[in-house]
Amino acid sequence: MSDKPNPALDAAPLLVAARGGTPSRTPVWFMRQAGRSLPEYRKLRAGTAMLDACFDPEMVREITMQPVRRHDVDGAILFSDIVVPLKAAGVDLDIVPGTGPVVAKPITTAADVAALPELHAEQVQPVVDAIGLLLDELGGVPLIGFAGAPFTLASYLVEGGPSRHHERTKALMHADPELWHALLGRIADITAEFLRVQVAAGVSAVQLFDSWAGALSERDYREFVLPHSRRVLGSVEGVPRIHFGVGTGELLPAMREAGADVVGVDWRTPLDVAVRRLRDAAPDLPPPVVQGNLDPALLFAGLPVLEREIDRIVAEGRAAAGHIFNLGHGVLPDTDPDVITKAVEMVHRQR
Ligand SMILES: Cc1c2[nH]c(c1CCC(=O)O)Cc1[nH]c(c(CCC(=O)O)c1C)Cc1[nH]c(c(CCC(=O)O)c1C)Cc1[nH]c(c(C)c1CCC(=O)O)C2
Repeated sequence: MSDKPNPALDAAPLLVAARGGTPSRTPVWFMRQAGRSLPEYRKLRAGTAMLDACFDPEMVREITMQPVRRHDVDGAILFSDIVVPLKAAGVDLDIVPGTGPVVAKPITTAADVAALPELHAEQVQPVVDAIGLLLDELGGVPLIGFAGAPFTLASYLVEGGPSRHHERTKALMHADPELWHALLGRIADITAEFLRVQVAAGVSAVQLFDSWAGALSERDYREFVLPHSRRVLGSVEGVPRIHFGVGTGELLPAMREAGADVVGVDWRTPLDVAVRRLRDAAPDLPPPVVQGNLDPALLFAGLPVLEREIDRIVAEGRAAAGHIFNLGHGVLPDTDPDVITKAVEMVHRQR
């Protein structure tokens, strides 16, 4: 936990909603708000590789702040990437523009798994330094830390890069469950340490991205993934834990069971339906808190459509104990930043 208590954060709408309380306004932030849709981001990043930017505290501070200044969002997401802790630990990988993370030597054998390094806190000191700079600047806006969940990181490590079908990953999972669990255990250690470091440095909430978990059946998710995500989320203390994946309508209760305080929902499942599923699956737990779920493509559909969709989503979100407005996945690179600002205004106009 930070050594700098900040009473302004106690009433921050995002944190109030995350605890299931009644915020002063519907909190809103956008996944991938820090990044390619902003001209000031492109200008700052020109000539600097993505991963170099992630290890430069001053750049991380500036890029994290850009959408906060522009859009009046209720949360800042740390500018980083899910592969940062792997890179920091010594895994040979890069982020290729237009492609995503590419791993030099994909993992296939027990020896590869055994060779996966541990993450030591000092290897992500630039991230800690960036968080320190941000806490000074953000005031009452909560900083959200994040990490990639074991399954999503395993997919990049096993496939060697982005994958549509995750076939090598699923093959390994089913053909050699022992090796699979060993691999996810190692990744979970790295992820848990990365989140621990961010919480110790003072972030107010964390989001665990299991972006590609929606590729799995619920049965496989429960057997091969949930125990590892649960260990990661269970290791986070003192801040709300948001857990998100794409296409996870069938997995929402299981992802909550993994230890989420806030369940992220993509645009395919209406929020009131998501809330009902979560409630029905766990009638003894407190009513669920959700985050989502505007289709990022609808930021291209014109303001009247946008306003109608935002009204609908806010209304459906009232079924939950708390609702953090967000997209159902990240901001698309060609999105007009002024439309994002307008969307934030539209959410804030609602009560
Ligand atoms: C799967 C995943 C990745 N990275 C991330 C995820 C999970 C979220 C999701 O499901 O979208 C998480 C992520 N990546 C980035 C952030 C920063 C904070 C934010 O949300 O604004 C966050 C939270 C910056 C980034 N991460 C990346 C960029 C683009 C790099 C650039 O600007 O050159 C940014 C701003 C690169 C990246 N990194 C990754 C991809 C698929 C890409 C895009 C590749 C491309 O199309 O260029 C892996």
